[in-house]
Amino acid sequence: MTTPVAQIVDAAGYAQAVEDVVQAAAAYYTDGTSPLDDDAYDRLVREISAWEADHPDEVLPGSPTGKVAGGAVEGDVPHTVAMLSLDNVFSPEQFTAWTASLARRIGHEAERFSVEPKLDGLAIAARYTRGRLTRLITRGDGTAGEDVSHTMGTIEGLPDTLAEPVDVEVRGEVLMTNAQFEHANEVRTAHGGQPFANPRNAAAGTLRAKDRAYTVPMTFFGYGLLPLPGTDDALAARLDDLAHSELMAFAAELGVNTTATTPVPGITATATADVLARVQEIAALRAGLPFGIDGIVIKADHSADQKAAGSGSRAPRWAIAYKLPAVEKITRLLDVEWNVGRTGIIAPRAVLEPVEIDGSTISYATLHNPADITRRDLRMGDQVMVHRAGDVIPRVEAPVAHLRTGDEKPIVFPQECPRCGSGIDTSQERWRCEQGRNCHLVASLSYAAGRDQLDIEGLGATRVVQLVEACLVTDLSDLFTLTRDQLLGLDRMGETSTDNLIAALATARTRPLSRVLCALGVRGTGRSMSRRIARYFATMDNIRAADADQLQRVEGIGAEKAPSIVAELAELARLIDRLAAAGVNMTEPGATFPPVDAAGGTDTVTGADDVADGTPAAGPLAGMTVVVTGAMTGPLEKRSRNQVNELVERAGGRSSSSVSRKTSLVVAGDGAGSKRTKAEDLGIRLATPDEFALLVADFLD
Ligand SMILES: NC(=O)c1ccc[n+]([C@@H]2O[C@H](COP(=O)([O-])OP(=O)(O)OC[C@H]3O[C@@H](n4cnc5c(N)ncnc54)[C@H](O)[C@@H]3O)[C@@H](O)[C@H]2O)c1
Ligand SMILES: [Zn+2]
Repeated sequence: MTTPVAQIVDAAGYAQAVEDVVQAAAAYYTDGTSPLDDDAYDRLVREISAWEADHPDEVLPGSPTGKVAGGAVEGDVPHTVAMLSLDNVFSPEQFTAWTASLARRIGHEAERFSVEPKLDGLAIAARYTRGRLTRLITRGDGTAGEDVSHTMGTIEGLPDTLAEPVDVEVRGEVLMTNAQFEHANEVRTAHGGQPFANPRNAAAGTLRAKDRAYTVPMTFFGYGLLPLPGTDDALAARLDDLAHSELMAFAAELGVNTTATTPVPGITATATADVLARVQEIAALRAGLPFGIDGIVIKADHSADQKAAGSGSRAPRWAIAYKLPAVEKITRLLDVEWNVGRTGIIAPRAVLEPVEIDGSTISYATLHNPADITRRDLRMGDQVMVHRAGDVIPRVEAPVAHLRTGDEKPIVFPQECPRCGSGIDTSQERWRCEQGRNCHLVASLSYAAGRDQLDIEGLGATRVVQLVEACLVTDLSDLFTLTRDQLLGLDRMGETSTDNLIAALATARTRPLSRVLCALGVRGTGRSMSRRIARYFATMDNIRAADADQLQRVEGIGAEKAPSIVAELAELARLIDRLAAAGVNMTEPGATFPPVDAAGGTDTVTGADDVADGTPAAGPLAGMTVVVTGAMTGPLEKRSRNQVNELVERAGGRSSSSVSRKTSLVVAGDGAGSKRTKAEDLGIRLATPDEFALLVADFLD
């Protein structure tokens, strides 16, 4: 989680760590509200163990090490046989070492192993009397657990009646499948409750909650079957003798879910290599399982081997958990982005405080759809449980609601399509832009018609939608072949508007190449970059003929951007041809190629910066870097910042947005602020908008 796990350096730090772990474990096992994710918890426990190993005389009695559930929980219903935890291994080497130590302990190699998934839920003991389910007990501290019989009837796989009227105790894991978890949080938040952070917490909280106004289903898988005091002798002897795999088969016959009935059923294997192969198989299937697993449990299968190995106070010696890397971490939800897909689906995506899960840094996670956000009661700034298994796209499991500070804010849903500005169809769970597959077209046409691109007056978003919906325009070039009759046929399109639009389109046809290029919307070629490219290459043909190396001669285009621009232009080849055929200008006024530098020579790859930039030799601002700031007045009043920058470049200068020692001139209008101060500090020449207008008078259009 985001709070780092402290390194224990002294006795006080050790005592604090013990307290933190015991508190976390108590919360974890009782209602599933630990402030730590498992990884953070396990690291803290390892720190404690390491410190205790170095300071054996200072081990606190309350230490969690060596105890079931960290000693943090207890119960009042005694277990007939202790319900233990498991020791862990993390690698094939550690596993092989464990089998060797087991062999030493029992005097020979274990006869056979059973290999089964380690289900990520809570241990439970289910007592059956004459085949009827009578009592459910949690693991507790291992010697006694808590009665949770109130959940009988809500746990799938744990029938009320067995196929035979026997007295037995079935042990296994209660968990929530992913689907049950989604459902549980939905029901819970609908009842005004806070969502659970993950399926395991949800199972813990649900198992122990009494007197709830609602019930939510859970699932059981058994991994143990033992006699009870009332069991008849023959059956007791038989259960005592059966191998683990045989017990599982018997439990299944009785009608109970077992590890043998999961999608990754337990198997038996003799050779270590076979065991490890199965471990890999199960690990590979993990991401696709309908419930969480956190490892693989390997047990000596034969009862004689188990007896020979015996048990410690915390864990049996005949079984081991091969732990898989944690797939969940707690981190913060920083923002929600709304992305529009190819078909117009508007999908939310979580922006996260970067967190490392299983070796990858995760900064984004899917949020499926808006209803999903509401269902999970997610809020901006929430600590969230993020899940990432294998190559599957990371997902936000749920908020960690008990970590809320009160500063969390509601997540704001978009009111209009974030790409094209049209309305949103919210009738389905997955929101969709009303333009559907046309969304992209509407957005790109609106962009192309914008003030800094082709500046087509009278072609606002509504009109674009109208043209697209009437199928008159299927790409940018269609705009330039629109006829008067076609336009007159549209709603709310009178003679005047039609003539104005036709005239605006005629003007748009004559715009400089830089604007045409910008209108194409190639990634990485915004207004000023388009200008630089157009000035450098002078014609569209030259741009299209350029390879990535040549493109990199334009200032600001690096090795990364260049190939993607080349590729996108190639994709747009047909459109560009059609635009040219429709009479759209494809040259940059005043520019020549190859560009001529200030000294009159032609550009070379190693040319000076201002040459590579494509700055023309001529003009009052030749060789100058100009920053424009503040409000423009006088002859420049009506111009956008971009238009003034264009003017700078037409007049031979280079426009820049920040003042530095390299700046030659700062045009400072009213309210110029910090850029003006900085120019003064650096002793850079200043001009008012009026003075500047005089300087570039020949280039005002
Ligand atoms: N986040 C927290 O604050 C927090 C607190 C306490 C514990 N924990 C987590 O719990 C772990 C330790 O807890 P633990 O001792 O309850 O469990 P464990 O994960 O170490 O393993 C023992 C348990 O595995 C379960 N299990 C699942 N499949 C099984 C199978 N096929 N056969 C036998 N047993 C199977 C049983 O319930 C058994 O009691 C820690 O490593 C930590 O990750 C987290
Ligand atoms: Zn849209």
